[in-house]
Amino acid sequence: MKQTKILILEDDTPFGVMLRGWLERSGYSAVLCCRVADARSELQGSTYAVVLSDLRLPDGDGLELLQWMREQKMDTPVIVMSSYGEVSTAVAAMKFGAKDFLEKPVVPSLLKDKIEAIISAPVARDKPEKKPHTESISGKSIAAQVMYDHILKVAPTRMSVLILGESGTGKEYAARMIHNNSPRADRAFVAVDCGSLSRELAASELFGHLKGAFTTAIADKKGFFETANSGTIFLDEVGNLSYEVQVQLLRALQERKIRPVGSAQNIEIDVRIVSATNENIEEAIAEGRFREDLYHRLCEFTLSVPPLRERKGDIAIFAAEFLRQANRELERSIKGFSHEASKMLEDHHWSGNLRELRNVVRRAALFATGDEICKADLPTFAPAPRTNPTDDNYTLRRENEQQHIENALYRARGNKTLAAQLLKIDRKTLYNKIHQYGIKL
Ligand SMILES: Nc1ncnc2c1ncn2[C@@H]1O[C@H](COP(=O)(O)OP(=O)(O)OP(=O)(O)O)[C@@H](O)[C@H]1O
Repeated sequence: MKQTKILILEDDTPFGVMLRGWLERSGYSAVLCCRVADARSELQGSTYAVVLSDLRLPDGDGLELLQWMREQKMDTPVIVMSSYGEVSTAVAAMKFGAKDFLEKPVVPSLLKDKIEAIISAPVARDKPEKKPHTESISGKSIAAQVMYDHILKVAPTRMSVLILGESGTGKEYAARMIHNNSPRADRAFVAVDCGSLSRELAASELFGHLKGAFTTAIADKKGFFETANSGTIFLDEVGNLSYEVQVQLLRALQERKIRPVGSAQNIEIDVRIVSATNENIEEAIAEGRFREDLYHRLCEFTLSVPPLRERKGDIAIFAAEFLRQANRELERSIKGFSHEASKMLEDHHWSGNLRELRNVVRRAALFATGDEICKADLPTFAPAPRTNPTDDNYTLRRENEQQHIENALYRARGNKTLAAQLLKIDRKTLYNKIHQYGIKL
């Protein structure tokens, strides 16, 4: 009989190990993760019947995991384990979709009852495997249209795509869109946060390992590449990979083979690579932090995701969608935004992009007392950062500016809209600067 698989997210290792041992002795199969990032990877790679999650973790909290699972359309039930005094947070967790909560110290018999109640509940447990989420909306601005056009052109090919854009602009959404519009749409989409891979374990996370390959390798483990085989792997924050892992990744891409740590056998892989970064990779190459040969493998096609302030026409569309989501999650029924509030949203600089907008709308939806969000429900926004001509770096930036513009135009193959996006300036400014420096097109 297939064992019920349980994922434990707990950073108190002795307690986590004890819990895992107890679950295994009770006939379940259990995997222990100590960080939210590891739990996300596990949930993307395997199907679990139940997640047992602590609330406070070193890299986030249980609520973030719940929110992420919801965004991914994962309906795996979660039992939150909370200490005395955290009960109010546990209640918040229930609002965020947790199935149940259990106070620590955990009483094994009670835990077993809760797990059994969840497993035997007549919910759709035999549904097909989780699908990549598709609850994505599209902007109507010109910058967004250019991006969608590029996505639809590159999606059906095998080309590797490097997505550039500031944090929170929706790079992961763009990556999923590429996957969903590709012939691999019904295969796995595996998102890897390269920034959270530890230097020691990155190779084993990406390529897998055999039992005994190193002290903590207590069982064989599939890596992300094998999990993504015949689908798409999304390497987020790829600029954060250590130099050693860059070498291994390059080899895997060149040979289309991976070798799990501790194995003498290569495994053939067929994986579409989509990667993303919000750092200036060209600068990283110039400083010797990123391999140029790997960069060229990763960016057969460059896709630029514009910052929200350069797609002002989309602010109202996304704000309305985030309000719809917040109403559903928080069980509210706020109808919209007052004229003044809409204007404030439109004028803000949005350095945190769509993520910041979503958080602002959600918070406002929680606090709003009327049936629409008004100015008082919104935070006091800081003024937009200004370029300071007295700043020492300013002159240097000006000197480099012409070269940056020429590089961007070259990378955008002469497409000025795209070049302007890469430079994070608007098109009109780009035209002025092309004229000012006498750049030949
Ligand atoms: N097309 C979309 N439809 C709906 N929501 C979106 C869309 N794009 C982005 N979002 C929202 O914006 C948030 C940030 O998106 P995403 O995680 O894709 O950004 P990112 O650029 O990958 O961020 P980071 O650089 O920090 O990894 C998401 O959690 C989601 O709420």
